[in-house]
This record gives sequence, C-alpha cells and structure tokens, in this order.
Amino acid sequence: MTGPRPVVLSGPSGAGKSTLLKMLLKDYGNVFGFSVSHTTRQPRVGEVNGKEYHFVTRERMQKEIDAGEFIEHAEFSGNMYGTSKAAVQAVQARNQICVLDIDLQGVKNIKKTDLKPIYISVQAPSIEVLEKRLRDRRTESEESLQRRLNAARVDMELSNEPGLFDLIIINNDLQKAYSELKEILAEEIQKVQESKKS
Ligand SMILES: Nc1ncnc2c1ncn2[C@@H]1O[C@H](COP(=O)(O)OP(=O)(O)OP(=O)(O)O)[C@@H](O)[C@H]1O
Ligand SMILES: Nc1nc2c(ncn2[C@@H]2O[C@H](COP(=O)(O)O)[C@@H](O)[C@H]2O)c(=O)[nH]1
Repeated sequence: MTGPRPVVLSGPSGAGKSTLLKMLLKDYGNVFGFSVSHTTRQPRVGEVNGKEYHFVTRERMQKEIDAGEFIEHAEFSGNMYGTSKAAVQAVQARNQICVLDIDLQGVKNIKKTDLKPIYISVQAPSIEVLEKRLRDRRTESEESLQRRLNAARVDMELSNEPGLFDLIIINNDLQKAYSELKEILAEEIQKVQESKKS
C-alpha cells in the first residue's frame, strides 16, 4: 500500500476518538481521509451509510471477508467491524493520510500487515468518566453500554503494553488532547501539505 503514513486511532468506546477525528477533518479536510469501515451494527440516528460506516448484514460481511477483501476484522460488543482494502486504498489514492478508527483487536491484526501506521490510543481519564460520556451520548442500550464498559476495562489494561502504541492520549481536556494529537501528526501533515503544493 502506498501514500502517506496512515494513522490508527484506538481506545475504548466513548473515549473521544470520533470527536478528535472530526476536529482533524474540520481543520485539515484535504490532508486526512477517513477509512470507512464495515459494520453489522444498526446505524445510529444521523449516521449515513457510506459515511460513518458501510452498514451491512453479517452474511454479506462474512462473504467479503472470506473473499479476502478485508485488511482486518473483529467482533466488538456483539457486532462485526472491519476495514476493507478498498476503504484504505480510496483514501490513499487521494494522497491523504488514512485514519482508521479501530478497536484493540484491530490494532493487533493491523500490526501483522505492511500498513505501518502511527498507532495512537485515546483513553478517558477513568472508567467512571467513560461511563458518563457513553450514557450522556445516548446511543447505547443498557446491554450495549455494559458490554462496551467491559471491553473498555480490557482496553485500558492492555493498551499500556510497551511498544503497542506510539502515543497514548488521556482525553480529559479536549483542546489539550487535540493539541497532543496534532503534535504527533505534525510531520506527516506538513509532508502532505507540501506534496499538494507541488
Ligand atoms: N474531552 C472530553 N470531555 C468531555 N466530553 C467529551 C470529551 N471528548 C469527547 N467527549 C464526548 O464523549 C462522547 C464520546 O465521544 P466519541 O463519540 O468521540 O467517542 P468514541 O471514542 O469515538 O466512541 P466510539 O468508539 O463508540 O465511536 C461524545 O458525546 C463526546 O462529545
Ligand atoms: N477492529 C475494528 N474495530 C472497529 C472498526 N470500526 C470501528 N471499530 C471500533 O468499534 C468500536 C465501536 O464502534 P461504534 O461506532 O459502534 O461505537 C470502536 O472501538 C471502534 O474503534 C473496524 O473497522 N475494525
């Protein structure tokens, strides 16, 4: 795979990955491109097929996985999620930094590929804060919320493994977290901006 170095944003559901990503896309729209994953979960209010996700059935997704169309895939909170080769290629064809928002299983699987992204984990300051953010977001049923909190406990523990992430951002103050994100990406951003000038 070619183009600028991709970026992986991982971390527990509710830690603030999409919030930080939206800020990046707003400030550097032409520099970054989102890798639109596939999922079997139901769309949330306001989510558009092909924008936040490709919303598909389990049967279709399994068929495409079996056909070798995915770089990685995982089961998370009762649903399938995965990054297709086409999703990453579409961003790289535009000479943009491809951003993957994926869970920890995805990170481990991407490590086995030749994608070589910058790995960033976004964490909430505590499980209590995370729970409040997820509840306030009002997107999950109680069952889904509990599943996500269980996955978050695992994520918070395993993400500290030395060498797994290039940076762990504790997203307490949003502006501070965003500054840290921009700082680690500054060199790649500059490279893409320069290449788009010439
Ligand atoms: N620093 C912050 N302080 C307070 N609230 C925040 C902060 N960052 C994000 N939030 C809020 O927390 C909620 C969860 O954030 P967000 O949806 O970005 O998380 P996520 O990591 O993308 O979750 P998921 O993996 O489920 O998509 C949102 O309602 C968001 O507005
Ligand atoms: N391994 C992968 N994980 C993914 C992918 N797309 C999203 N995700 C992760 O799933 C959870 C839940 O997302 P939500 O949108 O239902 O809240 C979150 O941690 C995402 O990072 C993917 O393609 N592969």
